[in-house]
Amino acid sequence: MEEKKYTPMMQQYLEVKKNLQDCIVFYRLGDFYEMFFDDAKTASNELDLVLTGRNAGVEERIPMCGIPYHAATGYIQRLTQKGYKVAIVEQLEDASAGKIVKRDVVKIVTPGTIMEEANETKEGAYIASVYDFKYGFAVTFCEMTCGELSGKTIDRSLQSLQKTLLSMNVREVVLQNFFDKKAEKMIDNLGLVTISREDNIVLKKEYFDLIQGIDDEHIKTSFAILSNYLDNTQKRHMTHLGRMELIQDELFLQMDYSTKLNLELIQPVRTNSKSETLWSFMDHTRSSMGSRTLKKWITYPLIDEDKINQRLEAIEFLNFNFLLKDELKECLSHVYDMERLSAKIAYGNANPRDLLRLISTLEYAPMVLDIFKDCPAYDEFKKVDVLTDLYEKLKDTIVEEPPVHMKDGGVFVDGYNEQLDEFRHIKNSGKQFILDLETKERERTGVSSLKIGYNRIFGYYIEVRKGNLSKISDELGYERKQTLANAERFITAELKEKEDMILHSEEKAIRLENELYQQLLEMIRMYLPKLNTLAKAISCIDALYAMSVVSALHGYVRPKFTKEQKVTLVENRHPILDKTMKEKRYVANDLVMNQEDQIMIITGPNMGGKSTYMRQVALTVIMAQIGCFVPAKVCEIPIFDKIFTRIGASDDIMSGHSTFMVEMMEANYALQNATDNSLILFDEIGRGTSTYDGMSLAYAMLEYIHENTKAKTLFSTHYHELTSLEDKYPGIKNLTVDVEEEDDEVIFLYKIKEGRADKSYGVNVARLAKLPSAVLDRATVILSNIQKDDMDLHVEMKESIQKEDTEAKRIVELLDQANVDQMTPLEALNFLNELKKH
Ligand SMILES: Nc1ncnc2c1ncn2[C@@H]1O[C@H](COP(=O)(O)OP(=O)(O)OP(=O)(O)O)[C@@H](O)[C@H]1O
Repeated sequence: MEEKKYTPMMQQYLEVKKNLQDCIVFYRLGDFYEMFFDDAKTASNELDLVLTGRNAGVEERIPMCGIPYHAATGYIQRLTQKGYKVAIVEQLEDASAGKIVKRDVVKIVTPGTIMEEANETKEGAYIASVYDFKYGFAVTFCEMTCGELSGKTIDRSLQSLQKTLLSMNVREVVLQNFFDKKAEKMIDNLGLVTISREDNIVLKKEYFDLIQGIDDEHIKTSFAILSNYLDNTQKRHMTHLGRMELIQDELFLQMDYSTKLNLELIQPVRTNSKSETLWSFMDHTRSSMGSRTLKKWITYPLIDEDKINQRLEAIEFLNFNFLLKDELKECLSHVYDMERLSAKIAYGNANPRDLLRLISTLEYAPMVLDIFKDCPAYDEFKKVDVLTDLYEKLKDTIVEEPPVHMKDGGVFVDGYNEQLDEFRHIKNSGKQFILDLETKERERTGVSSLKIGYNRIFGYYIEVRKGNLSKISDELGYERKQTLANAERFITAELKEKEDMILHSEEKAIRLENELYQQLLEMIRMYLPKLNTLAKAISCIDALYAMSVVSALHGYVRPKFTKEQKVTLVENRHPILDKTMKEKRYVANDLVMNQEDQIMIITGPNMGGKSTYMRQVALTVIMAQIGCFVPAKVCEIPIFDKIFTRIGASDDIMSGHSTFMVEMMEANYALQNATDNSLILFDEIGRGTSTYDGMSLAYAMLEYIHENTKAKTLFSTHYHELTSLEDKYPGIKNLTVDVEEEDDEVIFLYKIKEGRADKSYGVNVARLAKLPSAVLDRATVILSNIQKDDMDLHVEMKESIQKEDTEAKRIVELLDQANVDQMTPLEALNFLNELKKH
C-alpha cells in the first residue's frame, strides 16, 4: 500500500509514528486518544479495549481503538507497568475548518519515568543507565517521583552488574547502541526491565550542578546518557532532580544482593510470597518518605560506631520520654511525603491536593523537630529551617477539599484575591443581579411589566410590551435588539457589560486561578533546597520513631559494641519468627564467641532450627548496626564490615546456573572478600554434590577460613565428620541443636548447645513427613549398613588427613633445615630429590 493513498490525517500520523517505533502512540483526536495499526491491536489486548476500524483513505479499514483523553493516566500506567512505552501526541493548535491540526509528540512515558500517583509505591521505581568503560561499568540510578539521583562504578563482570541492578527496583535501563551483547541479554533476562537507548554522552551544562563533587568521569558519562534520555522522552529539562549521591559501599556494612535476599531484608525470597521482611516488620513509620528512609537504613547498615550510637540515643530518648513519643506519633500523622511533593512542585505537576498536603506537613514540621530539642544526639535538628514563613504564606490559601485538577477551579479560598472574589461573586450572584436590575429598570421607566430575559442567541435583554414603548425615552440609553409581534427587546450598556461578566466570569475565574496557582508554585520553588533539607530531617525522625516503636514493643535491648572480636548474644531471638509463630513459643538461644573463636560448626537434625539460628544472628547484627535495639537480653558484638550468607537453596534469579554452581560462586565470593572483621554464615555448603565431594569442599573451606580469612563464621552441616576439625584447630568449635527421642519420634527442642550431633535424624524427620512405613523401614536398614561402611571410610579419611599432615610437617622441617640460598647446583638437585620422596 502506498503511503500517499492515506488521508492527510493518516499521513500526518505515519510521519509522527516513524520516529516512535518502540512506543505505543496515543494520538489525540478531539476528546480521545486513538491508537492505530499494531499499536491498536496491542493496546486493545493489554487494556481490554474494543478494536474497531477506521477509514484511512485506502481500501481496507485500519485497526483502531481509543480512550477518552481524561482517562488516559490509568491506561498509561497499566501499559508502562507491562513494560511498554507510551508516546503522547497532542494537538498543538485549535481546530480550524479545512486545515489539518498540527500535532506532535509532547512526552514519552516509559516504565522508569512515569510520574503519576499510582507509581508512588513506598519502594519507588528506578530508571538506570549503564556506561561500559571497558574496565568496569558506571551505573546511575534515578527515582523520578522524588528526583533522587545516585551513581557508582563497579567491576566489569556480569555478576556485579546483575547484583547492582537487582539491588534497586529498576524498571528501565538506558544503554548505548553498541552495548555489550552478553550484558544486554543478562539485563533483558532480569524480568520486567525495559531496555532503552541513548547515544549522546555529552552532558548538558544545565545539569553540571547536579554532579558537583563527583570526580569520576565515567559516572558523569553515565549520568549524561541518562539525562539526555530523560530530556528526549520528557521533552523538557529535569528541574526536579536532586544532587547526585555517590554510592560508596565501603562506608556501610557490606552485603551483596543474595545476602539481602536470603535474609529477606526488603523483599521475600519467593516473589509473591506474603512472608514478612525485616523492612515490613520494622516499618512503623508514619509517612512514605520515612518508610523509604528506613528501607535505605536496612539496606545500608552503618559501620561508624558514633553514627550507630546517635540513632540508639534517639531511640532511648523517645522510649524514655514516652509522652513526647505519643505527641510525635500524632504530629507525624499529619506529615506527608514531602520529598515527592517537592519533586512534583519542581516538575510542575503538583495538584491542589498536593499543596494541601504540603501545608499540613509544614504546619506540623516545627512540632516534629521541637520534640528532639532535648535530645543532644540530634542537636543538628535545631539548625533545620522549619519554614514558618512559607507556611504563613501558604496557610489559608487553599479550600479544605480542593478538586484534584486545576482545570475546574474552586481551589483558592475566598479572600485570597480580590479579582477572583469578584468573578466568583458575579457568577454566584448573577441571578440576583438580574432581579435587582429588573426592579431598578421598572422604577426608572415606570413600566411595571418590564422584564429581563435571556436566550442563547441574543443573550440578556430587557423586554417592553408594545403598549409601553412610549415610556422608553432616548435618555434611558436603551438600544433596540429584537422586535417581536407585541414587544420590543432592548439592551443597555450596563446590561451588556454585566452579561459579558456573568457569562464569562466562570471562565475568567478559572483562568485567573490557574495563573495564581502557577505564581504560587513559582513562589514555593524558591524554597525547594530548604524544603528538601526539612524533608530529610523529618524522614529521619520518622524512621527513628519506627525503630523506637519496634524496640519498645518487643522489649529489645540496646546493643553494645566491643573493640575485641567477641560476640555475646544472650537469649537471642529471630525478630520475625518470635512474633509470628502461632502454635509454639519461639526458643531463644545464645551465641558466645571469644576473641580466639572463629568458626562454629553447627550440627543437628533437619528441621532442628540451624538455619533459623544463623538467620537470627545475622538479623541481630544488622539491626544493631542500623542503630536499632535487638531481640536479645544481652548483645555485645564487634562492628562487622561485611556479612556473607549462603542460606537456603533458592536462587532462581541467577538463571543459567545450577544450585550447586551458585553455591560455589557465593562461597568463593565470601572467601575472596571476607576480612577478619566479617561475618560468614554458611548453611550446608556442599550438599548439592556427592557426599564426599561436598564434605571435602566444606572441610577445605573451613580450613581456609580458619587459616586465611579469619572471619567469624557459623557453619551448619550434616557432615558429622567435619566436627573433628574442633580437635585440630583452636578456633573451631562445635554447636548442636538439642532434640529428644521418644520411640522413633524426634522432639525438637530448638536449643543450641555446645557439642556435636552424635547421629543423624533424617529418617526420623522423614517419618514426621508421613512417608510410607515400608519406605522408612527399608531406609533404616540401608542406613545402618551404610553407616558401618561409612565408619570405615571415615577412619580411612581421618588417617589420610593425618598422613598428609605428617608429610607436610616433614617438608616444612626440611625446608627449615636447608639453606637453599647457599647450595651449589648439585646440592640443590639432591635436595629436590629428597623432597620428591616425601
Ligand atoms: N528457636 C526456635 N524456636 C521455635 N521454633 C523454631 C526455632 N528455630 C526453628 N524453629 C522452627 O523449626 C523450623 C525449621 O527450622 P530450620 O529451617 O532452621 O531448621 P534446620 O535445622 O535448618 O533444618 P534443615 O537442616 O532441614 O535445613 C522453622 O521453620 C521453625 O518453625
